[in-house]
Amino acid sequence: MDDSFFHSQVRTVWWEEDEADGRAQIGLLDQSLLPQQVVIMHLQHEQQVADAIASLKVRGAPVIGVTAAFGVALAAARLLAERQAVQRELTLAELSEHVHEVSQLLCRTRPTAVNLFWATERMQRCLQQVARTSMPVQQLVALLQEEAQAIAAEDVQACWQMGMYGAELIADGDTLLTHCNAGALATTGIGTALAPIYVAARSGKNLHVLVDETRPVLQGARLTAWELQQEGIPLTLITDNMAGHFMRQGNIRSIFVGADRIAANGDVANKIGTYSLAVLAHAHQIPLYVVAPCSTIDLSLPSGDQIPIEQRKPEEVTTLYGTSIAPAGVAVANPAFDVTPHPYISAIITEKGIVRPPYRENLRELDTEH
Ligand SMILES: CSC[C@@H](O)[C@@H](O)C(=O)COP(=O)(O)O
Repeated sequence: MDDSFFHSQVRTVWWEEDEADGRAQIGLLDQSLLPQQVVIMHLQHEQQVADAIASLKVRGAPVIGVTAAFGVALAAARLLAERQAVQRELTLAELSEHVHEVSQLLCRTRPTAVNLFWATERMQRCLQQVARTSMPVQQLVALLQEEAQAIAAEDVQACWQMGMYGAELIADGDTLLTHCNAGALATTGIGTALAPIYVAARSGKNLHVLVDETRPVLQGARLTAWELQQEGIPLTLITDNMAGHFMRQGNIRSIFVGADRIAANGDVANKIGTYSLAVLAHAHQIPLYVVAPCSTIDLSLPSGDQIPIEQRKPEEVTTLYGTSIAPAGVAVANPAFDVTPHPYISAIITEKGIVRPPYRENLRELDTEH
């Protein structure tokens, strides 16, 4: 990323070494504490990485994938260091088994964002490919780290490209609406749904963004509002149930959202509430754009009906910042995502271009293999 693009220094996750002993670790911005506190965590064990993903300390499909890739590389480096400390050899078979087990551990954290599965599979594939060359295990561990760094770098690049393509759909003076957080905090770059907004704003277009607060975990209020404010993009925070009111008033030009998984027919799983927005947008003839990298496309699933929807704990609904807001013992549903059927989606903006219906054919034409 061009360092001068962002006014703030939003960094979500990165590879680093412990200052004291040079041990490999992952630096991570704890998003669960934003915007009140900006706290950086340093993770040295794969279990900490899995916990950080499960507890939304790092969240958003692309950066979940990058974090998982770093987690696999970290686990490999940790195992090698442990063996070296006791002067015991690490065999290729042991390394492969460990990488496989850690991938499974990470994949159990959140079922909907396909980037998690995509990234861990890519890490395992990388190991299998180089293992055939009978390279020393130490070098294989270093290559895993390089692969994770490559995944992060590709994410940065993809965000730029989505931003450039998407900005073409934004005109000077537009008011746009977004849901959840699909910005820099959800990626290692400038975001997905927010990337076109950043690129359009930097090119001199005057914009206004309506930000859904996004109950129950408030990614809109806590993260998107913070991120846009840091970047000086004019915004108005609204509660989720206000969106229809503003659409009816004719205030919204278009809607930009991210995605956690896109099925082969173009159905999109994204943060709960996206489907309601899409139906409302359709009724008001407002275009709804989904912005996502190819790593979010899952051509193995024919439709959104097969996308696993994460069910999260009831406390996210019954409490706000630890304070109970509902009667004790009340029954609660908490699906973290919903599926928007493809007829409600005006276009899917990827790093390879803007995809329009018919999605089944046009998504297949994108080369989604990496
Ligand atoms: C570029 S992020 C795309 C999606 O991951 C985003 O819209 C979203 O739904 C995030 O959900 P979250 O539960 O915060 O991980």
